[in-house]
Amino acid sequence: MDQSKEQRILNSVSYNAIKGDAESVLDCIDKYCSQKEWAMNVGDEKGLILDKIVKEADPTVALELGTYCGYSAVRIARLLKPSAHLFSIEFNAEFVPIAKEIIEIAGLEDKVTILEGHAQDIIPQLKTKYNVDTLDFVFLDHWKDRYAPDTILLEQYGLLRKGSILLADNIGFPGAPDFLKHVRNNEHYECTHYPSHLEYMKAPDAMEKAVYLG
Ligand SMILES: O=C(NCCCCCn1ccc2cnccc21)c1cc(-c2ccc(F)cc2)cc(O)c1O
Ligand SMILES: [Mg+2]
Repeated sequence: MDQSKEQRILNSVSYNAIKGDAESVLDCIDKYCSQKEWAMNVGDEKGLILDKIVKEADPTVALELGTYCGYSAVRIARLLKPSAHLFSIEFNAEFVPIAKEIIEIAGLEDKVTILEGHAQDIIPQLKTKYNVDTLDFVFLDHWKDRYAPDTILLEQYGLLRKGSILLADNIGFPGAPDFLKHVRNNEHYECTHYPSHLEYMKAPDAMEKAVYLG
């Protein structure tokens, strides 16, 4: 059976990255995906925006919607303080073992828990099954038409508190118009727009930060 692109990315990380060195894992994926095969990691340019917002949030409990190969999970988890934890939701069963392996090569397996399924099914379980109180930081990078409804789920299940920071990828392309409609001109959110470019491409993209005001 032919290997998948994601398996080839893992092979490259496994062969080229330095075990336990998160930066080298990120550099290896960025190199592979810019030189060999494009893949939908947040990438190095938007990754710097992600870094900035994670540092600002300094989250104790973080959530990511859309693990994929684990690139942004490594990006986020490498910045977490010792007591902090990242929950990452991935629906595609094929990607879960690949992401787990890449996160382990980065030496971050103790900081990240991958939850397999749809965000809309897992969000309602975060408090009861995963002992989450509230979320300090949420990175949205899954189905673009689910950003808005899943944000509403986070609100309804009391998972956001005054100051919770949401950061959404792909606001420019593929776009998430319903999410922007929900958070902008909404008295419960303070939004900031970050123009950037699509990962590994010249095409424009953007990220949106939305701080929940309670
Ligand atoms: O589609 C994207 N991501 C989502 C992938 C599927 C997520 C499935 N999934 C995971 C967790 C989860 C939980 N609940 C429900 C569903 C869930 C994406 C696409 C592009 C892109 C594609 C083509 C192109 F020409 C240009 C750009 C770029 C990006 O950066 C992206 O992020
Ligand atoms: Mg994305």
